[in-house]
Amino acid sequence: MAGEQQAQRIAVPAQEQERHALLAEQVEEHRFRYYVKDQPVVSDAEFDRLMRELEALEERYPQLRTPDSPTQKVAGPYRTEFTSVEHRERMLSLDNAFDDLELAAWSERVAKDVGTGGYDFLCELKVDGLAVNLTYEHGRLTRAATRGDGRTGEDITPNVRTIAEIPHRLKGERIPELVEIRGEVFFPMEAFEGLNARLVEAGDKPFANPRNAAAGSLRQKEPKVTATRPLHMVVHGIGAREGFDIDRLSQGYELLREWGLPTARHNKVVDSIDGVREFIAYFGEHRHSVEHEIDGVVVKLDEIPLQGRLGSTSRAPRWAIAWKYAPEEVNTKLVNIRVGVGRTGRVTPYAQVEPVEVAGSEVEFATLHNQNVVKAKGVLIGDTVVLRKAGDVIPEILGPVVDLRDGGERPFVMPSECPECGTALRPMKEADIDLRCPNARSCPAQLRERVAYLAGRKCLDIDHFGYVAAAALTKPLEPAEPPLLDEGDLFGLTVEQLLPIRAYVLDQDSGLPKRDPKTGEEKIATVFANQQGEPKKNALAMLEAIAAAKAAPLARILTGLSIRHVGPVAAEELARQFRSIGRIDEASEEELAAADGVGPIIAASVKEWFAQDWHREILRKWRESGVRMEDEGAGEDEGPRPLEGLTVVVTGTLASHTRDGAKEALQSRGAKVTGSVSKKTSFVVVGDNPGSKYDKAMQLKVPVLDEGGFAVLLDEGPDAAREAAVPAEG
Ligand SMILES: NC(=O)c1ccc[n+]([C@@H]2O[C@H](COP(=O)([O-])OP(=O)(O)OC[C@H]3O[C@@H](n4cnc5c(N)ncnc54)[C@H](O)[C@@H]3O)[C@@H](O)[C@H]2O)c1
Ligand SMILES: [Zn+2]
Repeated sequence: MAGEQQAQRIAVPAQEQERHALLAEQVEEHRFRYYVKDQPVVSDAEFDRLMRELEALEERYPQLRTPDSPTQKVAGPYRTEFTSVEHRERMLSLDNAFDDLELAAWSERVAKDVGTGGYDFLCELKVDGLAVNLTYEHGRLTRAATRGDGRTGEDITPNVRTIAEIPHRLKGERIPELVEIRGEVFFPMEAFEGLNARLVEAGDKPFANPRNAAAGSLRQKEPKVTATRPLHMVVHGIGAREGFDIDRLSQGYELLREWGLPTARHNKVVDSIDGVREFIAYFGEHRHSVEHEIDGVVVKLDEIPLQGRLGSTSRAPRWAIAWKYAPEEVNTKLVNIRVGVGRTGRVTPYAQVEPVEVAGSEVEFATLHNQNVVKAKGVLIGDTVVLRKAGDVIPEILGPVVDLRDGGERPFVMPSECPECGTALRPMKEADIDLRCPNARSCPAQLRERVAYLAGRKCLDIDHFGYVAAAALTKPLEPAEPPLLDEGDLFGLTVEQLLPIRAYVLDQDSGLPKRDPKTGEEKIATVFANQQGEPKKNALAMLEAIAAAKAAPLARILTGLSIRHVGPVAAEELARQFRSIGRIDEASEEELAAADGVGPIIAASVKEWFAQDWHREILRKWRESGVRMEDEGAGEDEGPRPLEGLTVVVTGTLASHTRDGAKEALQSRGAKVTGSVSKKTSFVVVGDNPGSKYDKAMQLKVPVLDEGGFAVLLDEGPDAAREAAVPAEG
């Protein structure tokens, strides 16, 4: 208080006063665009920054904190085309905490007013939608309204009635005379792209993100339109009520659930602020496993009498606080839509945006999947767009901010020729949406991607051989002729070939040259030699690693061939069952298709691959360089396969074998080893701490072998093992 009085005496410098007025005006303008037009032009994070700056100014100069400052109001009031209705009890906003200090400060303020301990916190997820107030009188939904300025909202009753989850009539016992239910209406992320696609198709404006789609869909003049939108609601509060009493909000929610209202599933009552921290941390980690999008956590005092004692400011209750997670959405400019060519020739558009920081990293590119997706999103080159980066997922463009268009934007046109080799693009099959560059062998983009993949983790895992090396070896600036015209010469690379190479330093995400942050120039490097023209250490290590990769297991070699549909899993099956490249080549399509985990699509694709001369040439060169291309036991006559036809599951820890060792021992005798127990399982081998697979085996009456039984199976075969099985069959 003393501080405040002192602050009061500081006159507000003219500049600060102007800044305050400007911020207040901007905040009002953004609120109008957000709450009335459902078309905000800045991100929530940007809006929150403006609010914070306003609050900070008012903290310094309390005389600026007048009742009509935006910091003192929920929003509005706005005149809209909806009838306005008064809420029986005010609908407030929430104060925010952006870090642990602010959370602690809130809990200390609470403690100061109502004491420490002896009360509980109710933790709820913060859904990002729009708030509604549902009035039920004698169990009937008589009115639904938006929040508005907190006292007066818009009457949207017919629209809300179209939301399937919201009961028109409460069911169950002890239905009160009156209750106001507060909740959030939201639009599911999965349905968002489809909605924008339909809007664009019909010539209407697309929405920038799902929250605006929720608000825009609900605030339709025609409730019929609202009815076509997949809106949902989750309850997060109780307003005025008559005819029932509750001591705790959590208890109130129980009642609401019994009455048929869509209450939240993840609420949790905890008895300390540390419990709150745990809840916040947990959902920070599991943000994307919740059935709807969340942007934070709302912490409330659970005890209703204590809520009353703490009361509210003109804008927000003192008994609650909203913890905001780091924003996943930012606004940025869509600078260009480029196309990239993948390993299998697939040509995909991707967005290049003005670099922005989101979810802890700088983003410059976002996926757009294919030309239909670009159209469906309704984005134009030059648009301000909402970019979303959810956790580790590749960034995506949600939608355009249509209100910021100035007419200079242009639609994306899918090129008809490969951007890297000029070959005419076409779909490989009639029904394909994707276009491909058919120049598989020497399209520099495809070759670079294939070589990088071949050297990468899923295949040969060659140290010091990354994307930059792949680019340098396949399309250097110098010499004119690249050392690799295809992957055939990989194992024959020499240090003499590496030394003269100068190449662009490419960025893996975009396939574009990286730029020097200072000069902005494209980076070019002598990739493998130092200034004296001697080989760099890394280059020598890379050559050594290439030589070592000659002994790679067959499955990795197979994966590295980039045969369509043959990823690491299919390659593993092929390797296990055929054991050498030669045998795979010799096998008929039917034989391949009949193999476990292979099937007709992969079989056809393998045959197609082997039918290309340049592919066979790769194999010939590799063989000549000493690449093994077969697994142990391939050349020998097959030994007896006493366990042929059996399917075995291994679970728990065995003393005699590692998990892989046990698998190998079974497979070399002809058994199939799988990961889950079913009626078809012949045996379950059980070590220590077996877990649920053991229970499943018992339940399905599958014979279970312990360590001793396992030895019997390996040495004496299935009949003897069945005798030794734990629950004898039947
Ligand atoms: N981008 C823009 O131009 C713009 C403009 C205005 C507001 N906004 C955004 O809107 C928000 C501010 O508006 P606000 O006043 O609604 O504040 P708020 O979103 O920070 O918090 C209050 C609201 O949270 C909602 N909520 C969700 N889950 C809840 C729960 N479990 N319990 C209680 N309430 C819950 C309620 O609707 C409540 O009204 C901010 O995120 C702000 O960035 C953005
Ligand atoms: Zn090409």
